[in-house]
Amino acid sequence: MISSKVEAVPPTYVLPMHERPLAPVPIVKEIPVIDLGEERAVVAQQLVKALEKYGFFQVINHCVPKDLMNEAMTVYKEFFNLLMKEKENYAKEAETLYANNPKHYASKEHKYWKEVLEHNCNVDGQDKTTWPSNPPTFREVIGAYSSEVRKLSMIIFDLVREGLGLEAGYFGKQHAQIMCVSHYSVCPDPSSTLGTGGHCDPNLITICQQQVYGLQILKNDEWIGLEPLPHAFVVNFGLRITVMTNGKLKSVAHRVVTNTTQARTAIGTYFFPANVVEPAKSFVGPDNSPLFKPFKWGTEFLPHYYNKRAVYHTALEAFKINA
Ligand SMILES: O=C(O)CCC(=O)C(=O)O
Ligand SMILES: [Fe+2]
Repeated sequence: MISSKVEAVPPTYVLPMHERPLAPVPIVKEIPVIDLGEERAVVAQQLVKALEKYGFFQVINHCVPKDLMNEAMTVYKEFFNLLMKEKENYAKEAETLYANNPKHYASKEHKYWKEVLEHNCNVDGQDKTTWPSNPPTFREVIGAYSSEVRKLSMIIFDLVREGLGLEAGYFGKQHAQIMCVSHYSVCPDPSSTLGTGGHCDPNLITICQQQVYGLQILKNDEWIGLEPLPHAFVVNFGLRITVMTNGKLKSVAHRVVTNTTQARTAIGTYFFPANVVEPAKSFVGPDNSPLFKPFKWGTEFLPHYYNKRAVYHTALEAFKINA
């Protein structure tokens, strides 16, 4: 894939003009930073407001130890610094490991300026045997990190559930968990490339550790930049929230730009709904008929998503009632 010493962008990474991040984008301070140590009822309301207004927020004062965050970042960076030949071996072993996978491409002809390592977590304790064994601390560190982030997801689910007035346990506990780790090396021409193209996430929630600027989110049809705070997590909800709230909360589109000076690693943890999804009962009623029929996320939704992801909410169209 991309060598860190490359002097010009190879043609497959040069995006068509309409997809390039040409206009300068402001980095804004207004995207909410939520202190999970504050009073519970207040935090629950702050989270829901942040989701209504931006679809994104950062959390601080969360349960994941800072040292463990640092160790996880170091381990993943070391992984991406391995020789290409070794990384590519992992692509052969299992579909969900190191990926030079078309699902991460901009199109058949164009690629984004990134490498991705994807792997399952917390599946009956079996999954670790398929994880990379290099760097040698990978399994131990990422095992601990992925469990802590799972705990954080439960805390956020319960707060959002409360803020939305849903019954206890609404989100359940059975979510599939995938680490989706993106690595963006320095790029000689950020104006003609994207690290990740505009998309809404295909899951319920994404909890992402990142240290270097690059993430932009769509607000009122304009891109705005999010400056990550040290040891915070950037959190956003995927398209499942749109179904669950019967369209009240929208999953928000985002993209990643490259830069000329600093490589960037973003440790995304995705949580996917395990079962059938449909609008929650409290979001439908005589004045609010259900917009979506019940459907299976994994087998029915995801194949649509990977065909349509560049057009934001379009993947949900097929599951709309009267569509
Ligand atoms: O690199 C990032 O900050 C986010 C990447 C992303 O949007 C994703 O993996 O869904
Ligand atoms: Fe994303």
